[in-house]
Formats: sequence, C-alpha cells, structure tokens
Amino acid sequence: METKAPIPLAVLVGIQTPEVDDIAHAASLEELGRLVKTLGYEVVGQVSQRREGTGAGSLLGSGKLAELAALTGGTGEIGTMAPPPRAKARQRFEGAGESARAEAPEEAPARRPEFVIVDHELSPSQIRNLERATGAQVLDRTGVIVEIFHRHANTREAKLQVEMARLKYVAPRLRESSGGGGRQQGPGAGETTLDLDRRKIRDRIAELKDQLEAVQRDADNRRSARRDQLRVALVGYTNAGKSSLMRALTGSQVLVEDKLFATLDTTVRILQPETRPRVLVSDTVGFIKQLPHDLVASFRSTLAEALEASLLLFVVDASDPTYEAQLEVSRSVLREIGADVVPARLVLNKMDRVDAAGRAALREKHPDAIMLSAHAPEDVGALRETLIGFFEAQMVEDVLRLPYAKQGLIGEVYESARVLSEAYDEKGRVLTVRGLPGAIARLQRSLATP
Ligand SMILES: Nc1nc2c(ncn2[C@@H]2O[C@H](COP(=O)(O)OP(=O)(O)OP(=O)(O)O)[C@@H](O)[C@H]2O)c(=O)[nH]1
Ligand SMILES: [Mg+2]
Repeated sequence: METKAPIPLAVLVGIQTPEVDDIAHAASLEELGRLVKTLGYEVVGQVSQRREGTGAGSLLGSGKLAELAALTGGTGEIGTMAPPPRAKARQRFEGAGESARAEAPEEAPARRPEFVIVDHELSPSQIRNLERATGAQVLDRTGVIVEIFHRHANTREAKLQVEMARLKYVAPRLRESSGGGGRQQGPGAGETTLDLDRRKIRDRIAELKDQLEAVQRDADNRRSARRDQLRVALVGYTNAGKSSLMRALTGSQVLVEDKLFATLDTTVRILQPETRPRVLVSDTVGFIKQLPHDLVASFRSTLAEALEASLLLFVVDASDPTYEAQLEVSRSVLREIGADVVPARLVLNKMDRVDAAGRAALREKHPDAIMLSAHAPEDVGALRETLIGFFEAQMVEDVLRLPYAKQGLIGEVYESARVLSEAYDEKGRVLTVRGLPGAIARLQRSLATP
C-alpha cells in the first residue's frame, strides 16, 4: 500500500564564472546538494557550465539547456525568447573544460526529476524561462534556503521572521508569473500566498513586523535578565559542529545532525560540571554563503544572544577544504549584525579528520586558534578550562555587606558570584566575592537601595 508521497527528484545546475576556481565550484554544488537533501529531495543529476556570468535569460547556453531538458523531459526551448548572442571570447571560455557533465545514471530513471535547483539567485524571468524549457519546477539557492528555514522554524519569533523573509522572496516572483492563471509554483511560493496580491502581502508584512516587535521585546527582557552572567556563544558556518560542542560542553541533548541548518533557534545551557558563578553557553543558527538578506535580519534576533555574549567561539570545520571561505562568510555576517566587536576565539573543529601535515599548516596559519574535536572528551575538557580561564581573568574581588534586612539577596549573590569567605558583624553578613565587574556592580546596587 502506497501511502507516502514519493521523494521528489531534483537536478542541480551550477554556473562556474571565471573568478570561481574548480574546488570552490564543486564545493558550492556539493553544498547545494546537501541543502536540497535537507529539504527532503533526492539529487539525481547535475549540470554545470562555465560562463562569464549568471545573467543570461535562460542562464545556460542552448546546448546545456537541451542537456538539462533531456534529463527532466522538457523541450529545451524557452519559447519566444531567442538565446543571447555569444561573444568570441566567451565562447572560448565556455568551450574550455566542459568536463563537468550531467551525472546521468546508467539506466534511465523510472521517474523524471520534478525539480531543477539552481546554485545562484535567479530573476523571476529566468525562473520562468527555465521552467518552460525543462518542464520542471525551478528553485534557486535563495528559495531553497528560505524553504528550509520555513520548515525548521520552531519558536514563534523564528516563525514570524521566516514568514516575513518568505513573503519578501515570493512577492516579486508572484507578480512575474501571475499570467499563468494560478499555475503551480515551487515550494518557495506556497499556495496560500499565491492568491494574495502585492498589497495584501505588504499588509501582512506590516502585521508581521508589529507582532515581531512585541515578541522581540519579550526576548530582550529575558536576555537582560541574563545580563552580567558569564556567557559564551557558539557561532559559525552551518554543519561546523556547534551543536556537537554545545552537547559536549553542557551535557545537553541539543540536535546534532549531518544536515545543513539543523539548528535554527538559539538554545542556552549551563557549562558542565557547573562552575561558580556558572557559565552559560548558547548554540546559534549557522551561516551559509549567499544568505538571503532578509534572513540575515532574522539572524539578527537569534544572534542577539551572540551580541551579548562575553565571548564568541567561532567554530570552523577545519577538515573542509573550503573552510577559509566559510570563515570569511561567517565573519561578514557577524560584521553585518554588529557582533564583530565581541571578543572571539577561533575554534578549529573536526581535527580528528585532519592529517599531520594539515595540522601543521593550520597551526602556522592560525597560531592562536583552539584546535580540537568535539568528539574527543579530553579536547572538550581543555576547552572548558580555557573558557573558565577567560572569565577568571576578567573577574574582580570585592566585599559585599548584607544587612540583616537584606538576607533575601543571598541567593542572588551565590548565583552571580563566587563567595570566597563569609563572616558576620553587628550589621549583618560580610562576604568576600569574586565575579564579573558588571555582576558585582549590580549586586552592590541592590544592596545600596533601601
Ligand atoms: N569527525 C568529526 N565530526 C564532527 C565533529 N564535530 C561535529 N561533527 C559532525 O558534524 C556534523 C554536524 O554537526 P552539528 O554539531 O550538528 O553542526 P552545527 O554546527 O550545529 O550545524 P547546524 O546546526 O546545521 O548549523 C554532525 O554529523 C557531527 O557528528 C568532530 O569534531 N569530528
Ligand atoms: Mg546545530
């Protein structure tokens, strides 16, 4: 009995522009394949072509387009539009290295792929042209990422933000293809939004903005309650191992998956074994290249955690050949949200997959980095000591006088500082404490108020 819908099949399409080398191009398509897998589709083929740019009306040259259409069962024709004229130099460039071919399976697949997934941001008319030529639904990288976020968003805040990003992504594409009379769109455009005209979408976006502001005020309040605590945030590219480190450091059961964007919401846990005062660790959403701008805005809020941390652990998958590009993407997102002012340590993770020569090269390039494997308990133990050392260096000692009338504050003192000694005099308790300057100042303030 067939009750489950079959897994949708997809073909990937990538353009290698002159500034992109072979390794980066292959890595980008591989990453797209992983994104598509995260969406629950199966990748059954790949078409890639060298071109000067990604702006052509049909994206691919006519030959490549025909090759793609042969996989999907389309005509290979986009209809009224003629292919753009090709300059001599461009022809030479494109002719070189046609080595990346469609990986057609040995036997023709029983089903044709229903999706063509393009590794670049496409204009609405490019999407329409490709859909005409291939007979498949076309999604671009942005559409895939927006869709993953849409499916994975859990908290109310994440849901609101993703809906907003999705509407902004969908709106222009709706307008362009509305001549199709309610034609089925890719999953980037849900059926419900299809019926909405631009005005309704604008109204909905305004409504979402209001709701978001309310939710964010609550979140701000919750965060400010954690102010002056010892906080570390794990940030970095998707799949770098942030959640794995979070688990190892805090003994919590956060989701670890060999999937892109396994984590979409920030979680906060206590460093284990617990210290005095305790250290809070936050796990955050991962970054990716060509992150749609509206989703960066949605990061801004989950990453407010990171902004308020005293220390960022910048986690990198050191075993990935493109780790430097990933590092650069992460850095630029952090700059964009203003988190580049927070002290940060580079953590080169997955060192268990790096050989001795690779280690030496990494050590030379990043002499200050912490190298580890999230799977090695001794490495995680050492990282814990490093974290404790970092906070210890910032702590100061002070004396708190707790009058008898204020004994109710003792819990808060133990919570936010380490009590070194305790004595009594005629007025009350005298505590020598060690803690972050901000936390001690806050305690002194609550003791001073009558
Ligand atoms: N070999 C090895 N694999 C690791 C290590 N750390 C994490 N992994 C694996 O890498 C994959 C991704 O790990 P996660 O911890 O989910 O990565 P993440 O950074 O939280 O990813 P997102 O939530 O998707 O952004 C999982 O399959 C982990 O088991 C490591 O030190 N060594
Ligand atoms: Mg994660």
